[in-house]
Amino acid sequence: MSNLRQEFIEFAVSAGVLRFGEFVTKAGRTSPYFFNAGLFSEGATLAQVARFYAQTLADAGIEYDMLFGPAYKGITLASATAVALAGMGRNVPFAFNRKEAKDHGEGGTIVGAKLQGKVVIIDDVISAGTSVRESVDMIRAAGATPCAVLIALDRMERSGKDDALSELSAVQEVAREYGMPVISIGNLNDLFEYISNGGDARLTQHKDAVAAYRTRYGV
Ligand SMILES: O=P(O)(O)OC[C@H]1O[C@H](OP(=O)(O)OP(=O)(O)O)[C@H](O)[C@@H]1O
Ligand SMILES: O=C(O)c1cc(=O)[nH]c(=O)[nH]1
Repeated sequence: MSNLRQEFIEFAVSAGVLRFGEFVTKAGRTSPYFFNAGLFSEGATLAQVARFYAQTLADAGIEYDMLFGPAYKGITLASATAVALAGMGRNVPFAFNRKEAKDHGEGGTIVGAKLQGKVVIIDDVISAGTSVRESVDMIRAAGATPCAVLIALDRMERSGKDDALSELSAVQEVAREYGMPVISIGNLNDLFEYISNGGDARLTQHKDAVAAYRTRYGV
């Protein structure tokens, strides 16, 4: 695990964003862990997670012109990442959508910079891929090109119902469908390594449950 990935998992745990126990995911699975990006709800933690996004994007070495954050959580994540990138000397425009179209003022559903050029979609997680697919449609409808997806945590789990699991995760399906990279700051392997290394004794008790979940659903 690279330092950045290790530091990210540690940070997400200490911020209370990555938790262990029993949680139900959007797909209805009972998961032994959950990543709730809505809990990056203070200036310092939002600034810190944005630095992780910005550094991961810089390290990926992809060419891009601007950022797009799908409502709602993607809005703060993309905005804060743009601030972090500016702090690293790269000033990029960003935009996001409204979930409901506005029929007065400037109208429409897109807020922020004009969607143009190569656009990186920034979100927290991908579950079924709906948010990314909607983002791709909005970006293309504006005449721009989605070029990558950047998420915080790749859960690395096969999509589909329990009795008909897909070979691929939703992340892999999105990457294949659109022929673009899906980059994550950290993933399930990083998380597992982190709780296994004994550095945080309170988390060791969750190791077996995470291992069993990974065996059942992991890609
Ligand atoms: O891959 P998907 O199946 O789309 O799931 C992932 C999306 O779901 C969550 O947002 P949600 O749609 O709950 O909206 P929110 O950001 O307004 O909470 C999450 O923040 C992603 O955007
Ligand atoms: O699959 C989900 O619903 C999901 C998992 C997770 O860890 N975090 C999240 O926001 N959604």
